[in-house]
Amino acid sequence: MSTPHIGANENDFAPTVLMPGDPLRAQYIAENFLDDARQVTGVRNMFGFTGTYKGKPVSIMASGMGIPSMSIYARELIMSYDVKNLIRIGTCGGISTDIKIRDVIFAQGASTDSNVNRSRVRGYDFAAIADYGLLENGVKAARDLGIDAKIGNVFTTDTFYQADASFYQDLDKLGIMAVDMETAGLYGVAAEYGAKAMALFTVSDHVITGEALPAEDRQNTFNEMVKIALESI
Ligand SMILES: O=P(O)(O)O[C@H]1O[C@H](CO)[C@@H](O)[C@H]1O
Ligand SMILES: O=c1cc[nH]c(=O)[nH]1
Repeated sequence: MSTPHIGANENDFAPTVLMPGDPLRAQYIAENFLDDARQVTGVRNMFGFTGTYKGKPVSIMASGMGIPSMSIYARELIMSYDVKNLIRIGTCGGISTDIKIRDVIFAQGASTDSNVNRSRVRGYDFAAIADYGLLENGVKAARDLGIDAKIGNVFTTDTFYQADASFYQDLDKLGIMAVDMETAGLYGVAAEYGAKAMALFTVSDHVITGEALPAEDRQNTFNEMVKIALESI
């Protein structure tokens, strides 16, 4: 059995899949956090792995960048591999002045400049929100690990390089904490196909101040978020 974009066999995926954007991060997590990890797909080098964490089965599957890529993988995981819980573990750009590099953010909701969710509700707005149970478990795991995570609205954009950076000031005024490129699409797909989804991020840069995480700090900071996600399962 396979789909156009996933070459795994039936039952190769665990009910919970963690989804970083980057396939090499998926491999890194499988190699460094899971027991008995095995690669289950590698179509287009979009790697997926399944193993266990503290005895519980879990999969890691990359999403690629942007809503279209995430939506393809999320839909195929839900509809063809019976995945129930999709947890995005990504990087994001901080917007709010309260948000600092290295912070961990939970996307309670995701606004977007994409039309995908409106197209799901005949042109009206759709509130793209995290599954409350996954969010609660994630926040609890962060607190248990002593990590002061922020929780709120993020903005999922189709445009990494905004032509007019003052747009971020408008988002800041609306209390939007950070920008990414997949979450609103993931929440829409999960709602459409009856799965649960939640996203958390490490702040890798700040789109207003221009501050960025030094390359040597990236892996350690990313590890905190992975630990939160795995402990929350
Ligand atoms: O680190 P990932 O999960 O890829 O997330 C962020 O990084 C990419 C842009 O550099 C986009 O995919 C954005 O959402
Ligand atoms: O989507 C993203 C992720 C990190 N930083 C950004 O500016 N945008």
